[in-house]
Amino acid sequence: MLHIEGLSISIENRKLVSDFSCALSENEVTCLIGPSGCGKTSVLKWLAGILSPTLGATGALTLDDTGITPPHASTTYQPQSDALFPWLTIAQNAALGLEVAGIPTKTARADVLMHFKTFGLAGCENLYPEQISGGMRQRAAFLRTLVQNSRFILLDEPFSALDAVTRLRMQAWLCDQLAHTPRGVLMVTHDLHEATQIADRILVMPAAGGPLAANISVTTPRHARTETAMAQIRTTLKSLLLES
Ligand SMILES: Nc1ncnc2c1ncn2[C@@H]1O[C@H](COP(=O)(O)OP(=O)(O)OP(=O)(O)O)[C@@H](O)[C@H]1O
Repeated sequence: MLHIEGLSISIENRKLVSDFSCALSENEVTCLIGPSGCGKTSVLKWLAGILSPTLGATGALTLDDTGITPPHASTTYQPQSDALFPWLTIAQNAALGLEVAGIPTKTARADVLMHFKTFGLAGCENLYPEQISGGMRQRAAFLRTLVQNSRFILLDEPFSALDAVTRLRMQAWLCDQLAHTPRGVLMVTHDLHEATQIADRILVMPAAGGPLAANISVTTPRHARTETAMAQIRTTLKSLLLES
């Protein structure tokens, strides 16, 4: 279990995030939603240890009751864009996280190549990012993130650049991947439909600092999340977002 306690982030004299606390469970997808600019990405960046030093941040992070300081090997951050390097092949891009973690290039490449078929990337090993579709690039970015085997992954709007159909396919694909290799996921999204389809828990951030506006457990099994079944929770979330 990863606990964030009393996280506050300020920009000069303005509080962006204040008193943000939550617990992330392994095997649970937690979606973080909130109005634009409320600090969702900044929370993820703090957890990843890459928040700009020009922003002041205070707060405690504990992993299984032991205090830790970000960046920590238990978390991997996937930024908003797919962030693949255009001059590297898909295999080289996918292996990059392992190589940065100190795994020799040959071993890292062999590790990622094993997963190309499962990730729907067979045949793309030696292609460059511009030669494959947006959905494939996103899967390559997920491969780079997931092979790092960290207990928690931090996803910043991973599907925002995709068209509607690819987005739905990728959401289903991610749920399948997580069913096979469960991780704790904290995912920022603007899309209420996406949050209610994917999440086990939804955290709603307020517009102007302060504790979470809501922490909602989504108990409907994923296969039973029809429009009708999820209508009530979507209405609640819409009201919370409009209020904030
Ligand atoms: N390094 C920085 N220096 C100054 N201001 C920053 C910095 N990083 C973020 N901000 C400001 O902090 C605010 C919150 O940014 P953040 O990206 O965390 O919000 P968000 O909720 O993820 O936004 P969105 O939903 O629009 O992606 C924004 O107004 C942004 O301009």
